[in-house]
Amino acid sequence: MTVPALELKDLRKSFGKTEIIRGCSLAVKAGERIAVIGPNGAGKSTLFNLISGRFAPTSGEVLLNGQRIDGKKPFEINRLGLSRSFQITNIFPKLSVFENLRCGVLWSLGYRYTFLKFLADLDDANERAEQLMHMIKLDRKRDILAINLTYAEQRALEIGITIAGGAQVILLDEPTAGMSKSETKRFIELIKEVTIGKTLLTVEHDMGVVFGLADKIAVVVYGEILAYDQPEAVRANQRVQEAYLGSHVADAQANH
Ligand SMILES: Nc1ncnc2c1ncn2[C@@H]1O[C@H](COP(=O)(O)OP(=O)(O)OP(=O)(O)O)[C@@H](O)[C@H]1O
Repeated sequence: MTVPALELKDLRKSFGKTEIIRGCSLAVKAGERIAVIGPNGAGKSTLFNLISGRFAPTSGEVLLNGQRIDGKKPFEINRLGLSRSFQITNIFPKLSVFENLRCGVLWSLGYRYTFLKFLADLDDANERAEQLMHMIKLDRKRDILAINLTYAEQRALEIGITIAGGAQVILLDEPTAGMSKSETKRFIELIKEVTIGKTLLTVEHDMGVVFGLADKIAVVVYGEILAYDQPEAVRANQRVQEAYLGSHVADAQANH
């Protein structure tokens, strides 16, 4: 049996006396695209914070390619091959597109590198930054300061920075939040392109995005995973419909 790219085992997190994540188990195969959905306050962001190392779980395990990562620091987890972008844009506004990407590449090379090795790697980093710029379709904006990009371009840049280090597992928190419908559509295609062959988890509210992007959907309700299955099966799941999805699906269908 192949080892899952990412696995949660009976994961729990309490804040004070309140248990917010209440025993989540999930196995994501390498290359799968997963959308994590659920009502406000269900625990989706907390789950991402547990996976990416921002919070340590109260109990349970997180495994990346079979290796325990729970309790490790975010940068350690990043260097093991898991990269996360945030709801809030995480770019350097006063640096150009190219410089932002190069920073992402250099940062991912990390402190293990001596200064001399760092200098030797600059050419590689430049080349990688050029590649990334092409992938996120911002070649023509190479020397524009990030602050002067459109919102959608900034989000694309952020995805470029997120994948800069070559992580194989990518977490995106509401990547299309705040975008217009047409921007969203283009952006989903971009996300699909730049994550080919990678394992992707997204937190998402927009059902159009969810059904356009995900191989599988994990439905989080009140800190538990109510369902984890292919989109059509989740759509048809009675418990999910009752607890959450019904009105969203109706909305999404009405909009198509
Ligand atoms: N650091 C914290 N301390 C205390 N409570 C927290 C903390 N972080 C999150 N919570 C609580 O945990 C619950 C789940 O929050 P979380 O942000 O994970 O939900 P969510 O599903 O991501 O919601 P949304 O869709 O609104 O972003 C909420 O009740 C929130 O108030």
